[in-house]
Order: sequence, then structure tokens, then C-alpha cells
Amino acid sequence: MNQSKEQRILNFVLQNAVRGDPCSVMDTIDKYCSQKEWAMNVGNEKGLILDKTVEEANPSVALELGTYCGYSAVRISRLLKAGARLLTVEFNPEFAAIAKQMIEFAGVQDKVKLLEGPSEEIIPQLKKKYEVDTLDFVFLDHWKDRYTPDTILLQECNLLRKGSILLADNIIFPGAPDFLNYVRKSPHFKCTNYPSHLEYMQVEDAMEKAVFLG
Ligand SMILES: CCNc1ncnc2c1ncn2[C@@H]1O[C@H](/C=C/CNC(=O)c2cc(-c3ccc(F)cc3)cc(O)c2O)[C@@H](O)[C@H]1O
Ligand SMILES: [Mg+2]
Repeated sequence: MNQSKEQRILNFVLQNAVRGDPCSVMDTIDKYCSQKEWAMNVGNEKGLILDKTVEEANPSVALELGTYCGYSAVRISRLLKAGARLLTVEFNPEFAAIAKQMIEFAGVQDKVKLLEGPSEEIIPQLKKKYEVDTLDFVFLDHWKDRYTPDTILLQECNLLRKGSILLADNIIFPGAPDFLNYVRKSPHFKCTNYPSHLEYMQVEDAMEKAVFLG
């Protein structure tokens, strides 16, 4: 049975990146996806905005919605302080298996917990089953029409605290218009827009930071 694109990306990393070196894994994925096959990793340009936002948040507990191949899980977890952890949610078993191997190869498995299942089921379990009090940072990069319902669900589950930072990918392309509307109109969020470009392309895109005000 011929391989999936995601399997080809993982194989390229296993054969070309340096085991235990997160930056080498990120650079190798970016090389493959800019030169051989495009894939929906956040990439290096928007990745720098992600880095700065993670450093600003300096999270003890971070959540990612939409692991895909694990590129941003590696990117985020490499910046986490000792004892801090990233919970990343992925409901496609094939992608979850790829991401697990990517995370282990990068050597960040002790900081990352990959939760396999749909976000709408996992989010309500975070407090009791995964011993989360509140989330310091949330990266939204899953289906774009799920950003808003999941942001509402995070609030309903009391998982946000004054100062929790949400960062959403793809505000322009493919776009998340209802999310942008929701957070910008809400008195509970202070929003900042970061113009950038779609990963590996010269197409406009942007990220939106939304800080929860309580
Ligand atoms: C059902 C909602 N809950 C979910 N719970 C857990 N995992 C979920 C969920 N949704 C989606 N996922 C997973 O997240 C990932 C989905 C990401 C969706 N992202 C995009 O569609 C996307 C798409 C593009 C893009 C841009 C230009 C194009 F021409 C075509 C595509 C660029 C991006 O940066 C993107 O993030 C997959 O791994 C999927 O299995
Ligand atoms: Mg994206």
C-alpha cells in the first residue's frame, strides 16, 4: 500500500534530521515541505510568531489543538521550562502515530503528552483526567470552524484564567472569520493580529493572539 505524505515527511526526518535535536527536526520538515511536498505545518515564518508568544506566556501547562505531524508540538515544547508540559490533541489515528514518532525522535517526549481523540471530548476531561488546573497557553490549529466552539468550551470548563494566552493560526488563509469575530467582539479577550504568510508560500496569512481577561 503506498505511503501517505505524512509518512514520507516522517521518513525524511528519520533519515535526515539529528535525533534528539528539535531544531534539526523542524528545519528538516520545513526543507521537505518547501522543496518536495507542501504540508500544513505552521512553518518557520509563522513559527517565529509562535515562538515569541510561547516565550511571552512562559507556560507551565500548554494545550495544542490539531497535532498533525507534530511540527508545532516540537516547536512549542523545545521552549518549555523544566517541569512544564504540552498537551496536544489529535483525532486522526494515522497522524497521531506519525506525530508520536516525530516527538520521540526530537527528544521532547518527556514534555509532550499526545491525547488521541476529538477536542470536544478531550477538553472536558482535562481537569479531572489530565490533572489540569488552568491553561497558560493554547495554540489553535485544527479545523478552522472549530476554533470558536472550542474557545467557548474552554471557558465553560473553567480552563482559562486571567492572562491565559490563545494563539490561532490561519486567520486569513484558509481563514477563521467566526473566531475572529467572536474574540474581537468579546469583552473577555484582548486581541492582537500578527500578519504573516501561509507556510512555504507567498500567500498572505495571519495569526491572532487573544488574551483572556477573566
Ligand atoms: C473536530 C474538531 N476537533 C479536532 N480534534 C482533534 N484533532 C482535530 C480536530 N479537528 C481537526 N483535527 C486535526 O487537526 C489537523 C487539522 C488541521 C486543519 N488545518 C488546516 O486545514 C490548514 C489548512 C491550510 C491550507 C492552506 C492553503 C491551502 F491551499 C490548503 C490548506 C493551512 C494550515 O496552516 C492549516 O492549519 C489534522 O491533523 C486533524 O486530524
Ligand atoms: Mg495551520
